[in-house]
Amino acid sequence: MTAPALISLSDASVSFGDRPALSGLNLVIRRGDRVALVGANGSGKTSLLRLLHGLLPASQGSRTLHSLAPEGTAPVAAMLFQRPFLMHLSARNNIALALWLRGVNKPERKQRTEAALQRVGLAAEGGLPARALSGGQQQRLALARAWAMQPDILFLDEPTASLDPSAKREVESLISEFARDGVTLVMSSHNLGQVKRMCDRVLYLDAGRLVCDLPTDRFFNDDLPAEATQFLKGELPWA
Ligand SMILES: Nc1ncnc2c1ncn2[C@@H]1O[C@H](COP(=O)(O)OP(=O)(O)OP(=O)(O)O)[C@@H](O)[C@H]1O
Repeated sequence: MTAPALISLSDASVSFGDRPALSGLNLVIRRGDRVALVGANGSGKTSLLRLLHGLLPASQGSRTLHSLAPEGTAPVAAMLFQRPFLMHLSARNNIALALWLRGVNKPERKQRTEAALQRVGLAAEGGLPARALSGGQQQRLALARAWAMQPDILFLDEPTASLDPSAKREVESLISEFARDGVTLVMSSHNLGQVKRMCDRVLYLDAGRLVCDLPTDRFFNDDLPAEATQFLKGELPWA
C-alpha cells in the first residue's frame, strides 16, 4: 500500500527576482520516505528544502501540505541547517524556548526538554551555554530541539557537512534512529556515501530542474540521464 502523502508540489517554481532557482517541480513526499536531495552547488537543493518547508513561496505552481489521517491536522515539520542556529542561552533553554514558542505548557516543556537532551546524549550538558558546546554537540542539540517538536517530517540541509568523522557518525546515527521511529526525512547532502547509508530515495537536481526521482539503489546502478551520470562521475571517480 502506498504511504500517505505529506507534501506535494505541482509544477512549482521559485525565482529570486528574475533568476529562476527551481523550475516546474512535480513531486510527492510520503510518510516514512527518506529522501536525499543531490546535485551540484547552486542546483537548488536548499531552495527546494525551503519550498517544501514553507519558508519560501512558490512563484508559480503550488505546494500542498496534506492533513494527517485520522487526526486531520497538518504534519509538524522541523528543519536543521549545516550550522545550527543557537541562541545565547543554555543548551536546555534553547530547547525550552522553542517549545514555549510552540505554546507547550511549562510541565510538558520541562519533560520534553529533558527527554530530548537525554535522547541525543547531552543530559549532562544541559546547563552549559549552547555556543560553548563543540560543533558535533551543537548539531546534536539542534537535533534534540527538532526532535522535541515531535516532528512528522525533518528537513536537513547538509546536516553533517561541517563535522569531523566521529561527530558525523553520531549525528547520522541519531537521524537514522529518528527515521526508524517514523520521522520522514528530506535531506540535502554532497556526501554520496551518506546518501546510500541513510536514504531510500534520491531526487537529483540540475540547474533547478528535477532530473530524476529514483530509489537509491537504482540511482547508483541504473542508466541515468546524462547530467546525473556526469555528476556521479565527478563525485565518484571510480564510477
Ligand atoms: N536568497 C537568494 N537570493 C538570490 N538568489 C538565491 C538566493 N538563494 C539561492 N539563490 C540562487 O538560487 C540558486 C539555487 O541555490 P540553492 O542555494 O538552492 O542551491 P544548492 O543546491 O543548495 O547549493 P549548495 O550546494 O551550494 O548549497 C542559485 O543560483 C543561487 O544563487
